[in-house]
Amino acid sequence: MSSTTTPSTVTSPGEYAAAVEAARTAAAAYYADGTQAMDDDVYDALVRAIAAWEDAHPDEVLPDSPTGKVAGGTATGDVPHTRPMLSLDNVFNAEQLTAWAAGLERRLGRPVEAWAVETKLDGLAIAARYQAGRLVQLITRGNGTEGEDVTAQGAGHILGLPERLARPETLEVRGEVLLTREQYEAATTARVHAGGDPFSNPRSAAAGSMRTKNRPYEVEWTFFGYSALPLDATSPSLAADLAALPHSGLLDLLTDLGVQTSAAALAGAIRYDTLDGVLARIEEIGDARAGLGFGIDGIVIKTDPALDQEQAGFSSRAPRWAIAYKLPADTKITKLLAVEWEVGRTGIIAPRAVLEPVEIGGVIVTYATLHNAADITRKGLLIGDQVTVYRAGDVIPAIEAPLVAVRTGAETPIAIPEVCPRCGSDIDRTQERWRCTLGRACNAVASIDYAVSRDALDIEGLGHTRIVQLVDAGLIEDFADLFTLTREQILGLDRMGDISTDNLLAALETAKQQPLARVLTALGVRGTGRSMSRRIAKHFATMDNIRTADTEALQHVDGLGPEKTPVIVDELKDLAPVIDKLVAAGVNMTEPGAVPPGQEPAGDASDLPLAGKSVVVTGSMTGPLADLTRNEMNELIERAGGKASGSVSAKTALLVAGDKAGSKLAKAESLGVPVMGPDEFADLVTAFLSS
Ligand SMILES: NC(=O)c1ccc[n+]([C@@H]2O[C@H](COP(=O)([O-])OP(=O)(O)OC[C@H]3O[C@@H](n4cnc5c(N)ncnc54)[C@H](O)[C@@H]3O)[C@@H](O)[C@H]2O)c1
Ligand SMILES: [Zn+2]
Repeated sequence: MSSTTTPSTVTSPGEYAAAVEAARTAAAAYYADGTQAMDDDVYDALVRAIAAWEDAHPDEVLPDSPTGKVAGGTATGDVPHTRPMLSLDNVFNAEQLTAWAAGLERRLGRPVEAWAVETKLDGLAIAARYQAGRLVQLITRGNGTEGEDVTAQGAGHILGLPERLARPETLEVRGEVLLTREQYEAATTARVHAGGDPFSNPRSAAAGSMRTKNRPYEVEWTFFGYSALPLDATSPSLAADLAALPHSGLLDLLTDLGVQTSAAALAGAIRYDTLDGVLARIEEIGDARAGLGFGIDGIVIKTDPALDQEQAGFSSRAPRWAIAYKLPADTKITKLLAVEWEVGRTGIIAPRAVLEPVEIGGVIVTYATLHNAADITRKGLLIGDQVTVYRAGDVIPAIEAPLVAVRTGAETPIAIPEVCPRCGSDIDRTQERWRCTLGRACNAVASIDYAVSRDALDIEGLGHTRIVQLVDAGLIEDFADLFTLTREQILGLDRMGDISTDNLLAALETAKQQPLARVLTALGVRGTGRSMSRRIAKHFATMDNIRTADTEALQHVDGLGPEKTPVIVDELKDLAPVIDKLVAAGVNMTEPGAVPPGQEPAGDASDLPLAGKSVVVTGSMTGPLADLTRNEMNELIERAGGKASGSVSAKTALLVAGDKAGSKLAKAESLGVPVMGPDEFADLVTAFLSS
């Protein structure tokens, strides 16, 4: 069901009827049985095309048309709602939001005094009725007027929606029920274990499992409330509060009653006095999206005062006092073409999915991670499957699930290797992530490539082909062997003259002086990267201290917890022969300026120009900083006493903004974070420029 099979324009009555039929089928799958088979973007384009045709041909609108209906007119129910449960209208950018806000203020005849900003949670809307503090009924949105009773499936299994309130109140709480990524994994595993098909994504899993009676597997959901209404027996004082409280106050009231609200979905304020504040918060939510642990498909902006809401009222489909600011979809549907097995530089054997190229969040995705063989089995994937692919922020795209409902029968099983696909050795299957029993030696070239790269030992003139030559000639087995190469050995290589040999020997001499952090990076210890290597080196000051540190001692390093430290200790044992060779060759094993744990620092670190400051770099650097990689910029910041960070927050002390700085600059400005250009920053840290 790629976009090529669905028209985005409708030019004839026949195409119109076909589009209505296609949208109805998709919406029915989406809302009714949780087997989504069409991308949201594709569905939205289809509905826009239908609406455009209807605007031009108002007399030809089919009764089945999804336009203007809650749930596209496909969902039903038999429990009448106290008040309709509606949809939300959409905007897609700041201009549209500003225009919408202006329209609302015109309608009200006064400025909106405050806005409430929440995440648009991607689950299903639920009405939860409480009588005297007890949860008595759960109802889906259905067609907006009548919903379905799902009390038996849901009550007692939804985190954040208690069976008993903190006070014996009678009221209806409304909000979104969703599955966090963790809950989704658990639900899918449980369903597959019970003989069912995997759910295609968290949203459809939340809806599908809520509507399934007598499931052979358990599901746990999460609830975030965003509205509350009186019922017949509601006490007069609570009814008065519900009518008069601003939206933000209503959330506080729900929190007091023990209900989790949209305010708990993301740290930060709900209420904003100006539209600029709203826009900055939208940025912030967009940045935080990938780390939330559950899906959001936008941001909901509402007028905060109750009176505004009352006066603005509703259209037949949506409230006029709220709008959804849509974010680009982070999940798309495409085809799984093949699975490749790759051996990484540490010997890890990882499957990688080859996809029919698909655009997600402005990036064309052609590969996705499939963590390990167990992941493939758990998901029940087949080659040729239509699959949902999830990509958020900088996260590596991952396959979520196959769309079992649209299989054609032509799909084929994925071959799982019996031996290491690179060298034919046995596979160590004791861990979830399989490893070649040769370990690093299986792909020595890859680990040496990494060790000499710019952000590790930075050995100039030692490219990939040269490394392959050296390994093939049996001259080196790991990067430590580089430091004991003789002039004759190097000269003996194909296309290696006197000058390049001397240059390489000089580059190797220089590399011996690299700080410990870079030596540690070069070792490629599993569970650490460049910035973690810097932190470890800084904390322990010498390689000896690192090698004698136990898991306990390692946990004193910021960001190292009990899961990672045993791996690091094991890795350092594994790497002992390489480290010994490095030491013997005279490679530096200390971190300049660092003081071992338990010793008093010699100088005063608070004299450093960036002492204690969190600094973020964005855009491209110019002037004296033009040649520095982002990693080298971070090293510079740390040498000058600062803390390098990747994202702007209220805690950021300084943003270094170069050319083409984008959202980070906008955010820093909205938060009042000081901003500096590359030249000014270079002046500030000039004493630390050469490492
Ligand atoms: N892929 C498909 O086949 C398919 C089919 C039908 C619909 N859809 C998708 O569904 C969407 C439209 O459906 P809709 O009407 O269910 O939802 P909507 O996008 O119109 O939004 C309304 C819903 O948002 C939810 N919501 C989440 N957070 C909220 C908050 N903080 N405050 C208030 N409400 C909040 C509520 O459940 C509410 O019912 C479209 O984006 C469309 O792409 C997809
Ligand atoms: Zn191997």
